[in-house]
Amino acid sequence: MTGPDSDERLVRLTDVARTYGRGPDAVVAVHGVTRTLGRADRVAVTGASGSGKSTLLHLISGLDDPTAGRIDWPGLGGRPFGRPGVVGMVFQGPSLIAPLDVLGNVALPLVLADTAETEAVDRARRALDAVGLTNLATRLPEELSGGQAQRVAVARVLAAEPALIVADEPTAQLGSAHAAQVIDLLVRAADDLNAALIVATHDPHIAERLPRRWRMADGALMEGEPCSS
Ligand SMILES: Nc1ncnc2c1ncn2[C@@H]1O[C@H](COP(=O)(O)OP(=O)(O)OP(=O)(O)O)[C@@H](O)[C@H]1O
Repeated sequence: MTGPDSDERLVRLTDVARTYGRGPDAVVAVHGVTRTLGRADRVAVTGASGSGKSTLLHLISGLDDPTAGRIDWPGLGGRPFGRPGVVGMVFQGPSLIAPLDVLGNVALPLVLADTAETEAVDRARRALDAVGLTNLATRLPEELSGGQAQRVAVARVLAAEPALIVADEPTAQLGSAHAAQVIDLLVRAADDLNAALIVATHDPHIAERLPRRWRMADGALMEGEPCSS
């Protein structure tokens, strides 16, 4: 295989905690997390509402800082957030830019990263093709279904070719068939890019589509099966 070593450690968390607020009102959202995420990992993070899944993903992507412990990104050349060619993020809700058509949305991170326009458009078209949405390239976001919009968000990640894909409840607003399709596209994107993938989800059926599962419970992280709550 060419390209980076699939065993490469991308993210290393050492006794990480994140507490919101201070004093009696402090909320310990995440604590005692020591874990690495490698390029070959495709991980579902499950757990009840409020168990710390989003906080953990924000820490891993460098969007937030731990209040204790340490996070390193040995395979990513430092903090990834804000570097679309390093981390690609997919969120639960609408994340597309309303006045831009689908192709413009997929190309945007590349254009912002100073990729030549012809190359950005070329990569955006290939990414749309990979998620089966070539025919929607000139549509506006408001003209898309929820499932189509999430597939465009996956195409946007694909076009930027990150080493780490972080998806926070990407299927929460979708029916089961569209949810499965979006997760399968994320896994395929990770495989095609040789990127690590971490997905927070409430849904055990979605978690089962990923080979590895981490479970959050009251801010602690354990390896394990998805809980059904
Ligand atoms: N900005 C914040 N300020 C204060 N508390 C917060 C903040 N963000 C999250 N929390 C609290 O931290 C804990 C973990 O929240 P987090 O959003 O990480 O959980 P989650 O598992 O992703 O939940 P959900 O599945 O409902 O999205 C919760 O108790 C939450 O109320």
